Amino acid sequence: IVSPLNKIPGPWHARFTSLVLKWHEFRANRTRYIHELHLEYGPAVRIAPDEVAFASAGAVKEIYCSGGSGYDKTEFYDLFKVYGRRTMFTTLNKDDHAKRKRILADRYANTNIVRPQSLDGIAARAANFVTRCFQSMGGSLDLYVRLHAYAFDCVTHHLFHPNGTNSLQSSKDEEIMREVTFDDSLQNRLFQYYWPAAHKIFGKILYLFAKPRETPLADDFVLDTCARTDTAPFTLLNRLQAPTFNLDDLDIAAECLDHMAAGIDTTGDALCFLMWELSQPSSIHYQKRLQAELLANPDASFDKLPYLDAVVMEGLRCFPAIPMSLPRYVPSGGRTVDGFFLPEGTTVSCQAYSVQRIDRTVFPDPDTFRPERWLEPKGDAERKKLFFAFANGGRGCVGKHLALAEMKMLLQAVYSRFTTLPDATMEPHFSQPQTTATMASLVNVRRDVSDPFYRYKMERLQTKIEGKGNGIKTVVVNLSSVAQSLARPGSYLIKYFGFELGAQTNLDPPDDRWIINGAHEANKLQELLDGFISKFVLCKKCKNPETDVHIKDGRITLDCKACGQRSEVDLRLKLSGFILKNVPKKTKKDKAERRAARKAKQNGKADAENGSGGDDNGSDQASPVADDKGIESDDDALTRKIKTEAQGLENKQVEVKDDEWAVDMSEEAVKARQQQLPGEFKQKLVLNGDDEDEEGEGGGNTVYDQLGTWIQEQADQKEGINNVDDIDIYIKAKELGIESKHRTVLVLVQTIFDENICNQIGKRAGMLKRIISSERHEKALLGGTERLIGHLAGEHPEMYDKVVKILQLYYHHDLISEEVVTKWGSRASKKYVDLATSKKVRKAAEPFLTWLAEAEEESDEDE
Ligand code: HEM
Repeated sequence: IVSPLNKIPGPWHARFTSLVLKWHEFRANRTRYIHELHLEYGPAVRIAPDEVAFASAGAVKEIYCSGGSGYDKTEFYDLFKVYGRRTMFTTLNKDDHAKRKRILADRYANTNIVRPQSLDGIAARAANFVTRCFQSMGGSLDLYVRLHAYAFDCVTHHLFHPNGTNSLQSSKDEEIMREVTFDDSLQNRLFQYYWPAAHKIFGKILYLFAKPRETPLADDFVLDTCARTDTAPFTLLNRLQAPTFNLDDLDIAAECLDHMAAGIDTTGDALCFLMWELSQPSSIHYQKRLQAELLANPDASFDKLPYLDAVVMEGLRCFPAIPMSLPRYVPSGGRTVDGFFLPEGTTVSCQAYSVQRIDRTVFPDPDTFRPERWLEPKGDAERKKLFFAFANGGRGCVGKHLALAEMKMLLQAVYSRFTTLPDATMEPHFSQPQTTATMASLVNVRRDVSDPFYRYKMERLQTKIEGKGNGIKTVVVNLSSVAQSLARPGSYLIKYFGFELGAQTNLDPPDDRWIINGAHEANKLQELLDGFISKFVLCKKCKNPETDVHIKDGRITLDCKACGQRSEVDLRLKLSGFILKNVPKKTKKDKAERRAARKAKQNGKADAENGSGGDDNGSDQASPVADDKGIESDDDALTRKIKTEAQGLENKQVEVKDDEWAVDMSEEAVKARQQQLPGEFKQKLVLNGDDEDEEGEGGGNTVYDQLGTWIQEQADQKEGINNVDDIDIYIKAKELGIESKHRTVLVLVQTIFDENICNQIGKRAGMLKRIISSERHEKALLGGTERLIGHLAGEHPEMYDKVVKILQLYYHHDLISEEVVTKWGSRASKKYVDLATSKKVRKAAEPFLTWLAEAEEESDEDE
C-alpha cells in the first residue's frame, strides 16, 4: 500500500527509517535538524515513516486547538510521569486531561496571579535577586544559577506559600534547585522509551553515561511540603487538597512536583537567554530603550509597559524555553493538515523554534532579535498566531500568566537599576547558554539621595587602566553615556576630571575612547563626578538636575526646568573658563541640525544608534544652548560632535515611531492607568512632578489645592465651570496670596477648562493674562494644558486634535510667546505628564510649531 505520507516533502530516508531522526535526538540536535528540514522542504516535512513536522499557523490550530485541546498526546509523555502517576501534563487523552485541568486551572488564571498575595511574593523574590545583583556589583553574577533560583522560589511560592523555598538566599534550598535544573537523565529515559527491552539489558551500563532521573532532595521537599495543611488559599496545593476532588497524597505530590519542575527551567532558561541577549553589544540599545521606559514609568505595573512586553515576546520568540516538537497522534479517521491527508495514528508535531521563524513575511529577518517588531500594528494578528512558545489550545502552558509576571517583574526590577554586560571571559555560543553577566549599576545622579526610585539615574562610571609606566592611562569606558544622562557634553566631564586630577585628557575622541593620563580608580572619578554635578548640573535652589546651560555675556547660568530658577556657575572654577572658551556658535545651520537631531531623538532612534544613555533615560534635557552672542568658531569640538551626530541620524532610517513604543496609549491601557490613580480630582490636580517634593519642600501645595477645590465646589454649586466668574476666582487666588504665582496657572488650566477648552480660552484670557507674567507662568500654562489633555484623552481621544487650536488661541491672546512655546515644543518632558503623553501632545502640536518656525525663518530671511 502506498502511504499517503509519500506526498509530503522530506528527506528520502524518512520514508523508510526513523534512525536518522533518533540519531539527532540522542545528540540533542533534533530541533535544529527539523528546522533545517523546514528550511529545505517547507512548513510540512515528513521526518520519519510515520511522523510529520509542521510549522504553519494552520497546522498549529488544527493539531493543538481543534476541539479545544487538539489531538491526544503520544506515549512520549510517559517519560515525564512522576512517582509513577500521571499528572495533568502527562495525561494522554482529552477526557483525563480535562478532568484534571478543571480542578487546577483557576489557580493559574490571570486573576489569581495578579492578586496582591501572589504578586507580592514575586516582587519579594525579584527584590532578593536585585540584592544579589548589588552584591556582585563591579564583578559578575552567574545569571544561569540565580535566575533558576528565582524561578524556583517564585513557583514554590505559588504552589506552597508560606512553605515555598528561598534558594536565592539559602544554600540548602539552592541545592534542591540545582538537583532539578542539572538533571540530565533525558537521554537515559529516551533510550528506555524507544528500546525498552534493550534498556533492561544495558540499563546498568547506560547508567555510567546517562543517569536515570534522580531528584531525591526535590522529592523529599515536595512530599514533606504536601503533607502540610497550612498553605495559603491562592496556592495550588491548597486547591488540590480540597476534599471534593478526592485526590490521594501521591497524586497531589506528583502534580505539585510536575509544576515545580515545569516552572524552574522554563522561566529560568527564558530569562537567562533574554538577559544574555540584552547584554550583547549588538542589543545594548534595546537594553537602553528598556531602561528608558522603566525609568520614565517608575510606578507602572509590570503589565502596562509596552516595550517590556515587546522585549519579553521577542525573547520567547527567538529563544523559546521549550523549542522542541510537541508530539500528538492524528485521531481516528485521519485528518487533513496543511492540505495533506494524514492517516489515523500518524505522529504530528510543531516546534516553537521553527513556527516562530519560518514565515519571513510575518517575522522578517527571523534570526535577529528585534523587540520593535512586536510594536508594529501591521501584522499583529499574524505574529500572535505564530507565537508558540507556550504552545497553544487547551493543552498549552497553564503557567503562562505566572511565567510572564515573573519574567516582567524581574526585568523591571533589574533594568531600572542596572546595566548588564557579558562577562569578559564569555564567548557567545547558542546551544550552551552563556550565563555570566557583569552588573553595571545605575546610580542616582544625586548620590546623597538614597531613594532607589529617584528618577534621575546614570550609569556608574567604569574605567579601564591601560598601558604601563609613563604611558599608563585610564579609559573612562562609559563616559558618553554618563554625560548624556547629565545632558552635558562629554568634553565637560573629561576636562573636569583633568583639572581636578592635574592630568592630561583627550577632548574629542573619534572612537568614543575618553582617556585620562595616569591610573585613576573608578571610585575616585565617581567622587569627582559628584563635584561636577553639584557645580555644573544641579539647580542651586531646588537641586534638580534638569537644567540647561546658558552662556551669555561671559556668564554661565543653569536654567532649572523644575523650579525656573536661574543659578550662576562660579566663574573661578577652571572648567568655567573652558566652557566659556568653547561655546558653540548658534548658526541657522546649527538650529536645523539640532532640530533634526531632536526629531530623530524623539523617535527614540538617537538613543538606539548611539548605544548610550538616551533621550528618554530620564533625561529630556538638551545640550548646552549657546546664546546668539556666543564666541569661537563653529569648528570646535562640541559643534563637530553635534554635526556628526546629526549627520549620522540623517543617514539612518528611523524605524520606530515614538508613540508606538513609549507607553500603551490604547483606550484600554489609558483607562487601566487611570483606574490606578487615587481619585479623579486628585489626578486632575497633581500639581508637581515629584521633583519639588524630593527637595524636601514637603509638598507645600495646600493653598493651590485649596484654590482648586474651591473652584471645583463653585462649579458644582453653579452647575458648570463656565458659570464661575473670573473675578471671583481671581479674588479667591488673591485671598490665598497666590494670584501672581506660576503654579496658580497650573491649577487654573486644570479647573476652568474642560473638553470645550477651545470655546473657553477667549473668555478666560483676560484673567489669565493678568496672572501670567513670566516664562515660568507660560510654561505652567503649557504644562497644565498637557496634563488636562492627557487626563481628558481617556474619554475624549479627540483632545489631541484640538492641540493646534488651543495653542493658536493662547498665542492669539498673548498668553504664550514664540520663544517659550518653541522651546516647549522642542522636547518632551515628564514634568507634568508621562513622557508618552507629553510626546503625543507635542506631536499633535507640530503643525502649529512648524508654522511658527517657518514664520520665524521668513522673518530672519527678511532681515
Ligand atoms: C517561560 C516559561 C514557560 C514556558 C516557555 C512554558 C512552555 C510550556 C509549553 C510549550 C507547554 C506545552 C508542553 C506540551 O504540550 O508538551 C507547557 C505546558 C505546561 N506548563 Fe509551561 N512554560 C513556562 C512556564 C511554566 C510555569 C511557570 C509553570 C507552572 C508553574 C508551567 C506549567 C506548565 C504545565 C503544568 C503544563 C502542562 C499543561 C497541560 O498539559 O495542560 N509552565 N509549558
